[in-house]
Amino acid sequence: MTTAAPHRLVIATRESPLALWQANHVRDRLLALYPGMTVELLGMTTKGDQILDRTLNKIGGKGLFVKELETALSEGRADLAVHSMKDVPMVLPEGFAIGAISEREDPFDAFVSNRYARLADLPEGAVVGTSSLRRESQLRARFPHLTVKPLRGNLGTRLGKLDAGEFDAIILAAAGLKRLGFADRIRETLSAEDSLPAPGQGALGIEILASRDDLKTLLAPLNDAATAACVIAERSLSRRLGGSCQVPLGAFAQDDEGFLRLRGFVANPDGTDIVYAEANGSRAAAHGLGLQVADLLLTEGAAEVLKRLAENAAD
Ligand SMILES: NCc1[nH]cc(CCC(=O)O)c1CC(=O)O
Repeated sequence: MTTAAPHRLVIATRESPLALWQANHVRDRLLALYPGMTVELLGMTTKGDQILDRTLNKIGGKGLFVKELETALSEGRADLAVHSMKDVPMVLPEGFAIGAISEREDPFDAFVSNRYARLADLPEGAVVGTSSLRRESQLRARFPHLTVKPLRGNLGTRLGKLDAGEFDAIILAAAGLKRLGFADRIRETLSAEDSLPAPGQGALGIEILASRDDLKTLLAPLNDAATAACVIAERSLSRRLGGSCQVPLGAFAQDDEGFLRLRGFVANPDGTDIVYAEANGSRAAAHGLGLQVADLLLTEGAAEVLKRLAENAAD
């Protein structure tokens, strides 16, 4: 069955400033490609946005930010949902698909501080804000003299808490800061060695109903082949290891003219038993590359780390 391209599209989006920026960005790109089209935003508040008092990791994780948007898709109230790929669960519910992954913004973590120019400059006992187990475990492994404290809320809230003096420094995704015009707050971009990024960090994904062949065709020009291959490799690694917010895990691929280098790590939240692995492969073999690096991690110690994390979670 061939379906004509729709003249009007609705994008479901969360209402945080970053989510709105991302949805508007996709709308602008669609309008540039299809000038006659009408593209509207449907703003929604998700459970993940409402619950700010407990650590997200314990109450259901990433899925809380996308579920309401998926409901809007299945009920026909929206055609597309724009997500940070970092927030998309490793396994999509039946009937949903990622229609396109657009070109990646800066994928690295950023060091933000009003007092210190570099992460390595922080003195003994300095307080660093982050609620990401991935960032925390790497900080504790490399800089055990620092104190890590939880930090939640949207980007503006987090910067506000830093400016109010609650922290000596905070770690945020560079992509979010750049998109919202806060690039000047970045004191240091952390290298992959200092803070290996999360699977999908910096990449936008457009989710659709898997049945919407019309949308797949329409979105194809927004897909960036290099970014998509990197994100596929990163997510396949994470999925193999049961990746969720409860596991301190990083996965980061870089594409050099069709050739991927994928690095991954797993650790305990306190930074002990940190295991790194990496491998190279072609863009076309991205999925298998993710499995390969996951298996290297498992044989080099990640299996024990994950087993212990699962036992502690069950307590
Ligand atoms: N965890 C929330 C989240 N999801 C996506 C981004 C930033 C944008 C991106 O990575 O694409 C952020 C903020 C952060 O981690 O600092």
